[in-house]
Amino acid sequence: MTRSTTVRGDPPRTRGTTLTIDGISKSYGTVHALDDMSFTVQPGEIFGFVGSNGAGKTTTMRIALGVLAADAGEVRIGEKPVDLDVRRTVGYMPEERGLYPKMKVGAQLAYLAQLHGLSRPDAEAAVQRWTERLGIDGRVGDTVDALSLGNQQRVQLAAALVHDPAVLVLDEPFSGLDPVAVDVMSDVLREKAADGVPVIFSSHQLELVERLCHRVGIIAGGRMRAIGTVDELRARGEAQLVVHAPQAPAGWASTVPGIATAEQSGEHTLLTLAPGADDQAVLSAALRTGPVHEFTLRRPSLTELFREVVTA
Ligand SMILES: Nc1ncnc2c1ncn2[C@@H]1O[C@H](COP(=O)(O)OP(=O)(O)OP(=O)(O)O)[C@@H](O)[C@H]1O
Repeated sequence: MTRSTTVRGDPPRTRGTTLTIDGISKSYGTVHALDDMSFTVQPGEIFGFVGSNGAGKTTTMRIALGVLAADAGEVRIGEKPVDLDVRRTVGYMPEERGLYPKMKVGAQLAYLAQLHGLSRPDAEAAVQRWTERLGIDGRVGDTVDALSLGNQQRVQLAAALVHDPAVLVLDEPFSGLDPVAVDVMSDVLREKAADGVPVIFSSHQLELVERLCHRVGIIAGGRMRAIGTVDELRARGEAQLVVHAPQAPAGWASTVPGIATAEQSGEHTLLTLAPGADDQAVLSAALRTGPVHEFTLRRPSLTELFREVVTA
């Protein structure tokens, strides 16, 4: 798979388990962090979880892993509610990270793999495989605190992967990574998804989310505000048209039906269409002014949608 490959569209149809978040609510004292949060992550699906600071992403992920109890609702992996046994099948990367700084990388990863039930030889083989895959095999004899933050993050991802988890829950796995490490992390998530693992990760890097995820959930104030594939979300946003009609007089678009706003700048006009507007009628109107060199339908980016959703 090439690095620029996008995996948007339908997730691969492989056998695997489903992560279900079903009506979760959570308050910390008087702070209502989550309010009836529900969504599923299908086998083989990469689900991007986005929202402003304090929106409730980390709280959702902690509850999904079972390290934090919900006030209401349930999390299931497959058909089973998350208990201690089910928790062992999840690979989790916590936002605050969770490595022992003074322990050597290799020993620490082997220890974590054994905690998840692997035999010592299997744990050591998994450590070798994942440290090589993540480009940190030369650092297994170093203590974690001797590594750069980005390399510590690679170790943290290895820790989430060494026990061959059935579900991956990653809290801001890309923050602070250099572009090469972003590519390595992206490729690993794609590979795990291709194996049928449901993958959920939170991020503020929306271009990355747009490129990598099959589906995206935008949360604000502890509620899911929009969910769908990136194309579905973009189709819900306001459509804009860029028209390059060099002979069009000022105000040419003001009498065309279905146009909500028109901004003319030199020979170009940026039009916002009202819902259900007929873009072909706009094209005919533009052609009546003379030649049309560009007529482009533009959907909002995920970043623009995000701003729209969280400020609504
Ligand atoms: N232990 C806690 N005690 C009290 N309030 C908390 C605690 N943890 C989180 N909160 C509050 O719950 C809300 C949701 O926080 P959460 O950490 O889940 O958001 P987030 O979307 O992960 O944010 P960020 O993008 O900044 O990591 C916030 O208002 C936060 O201040």
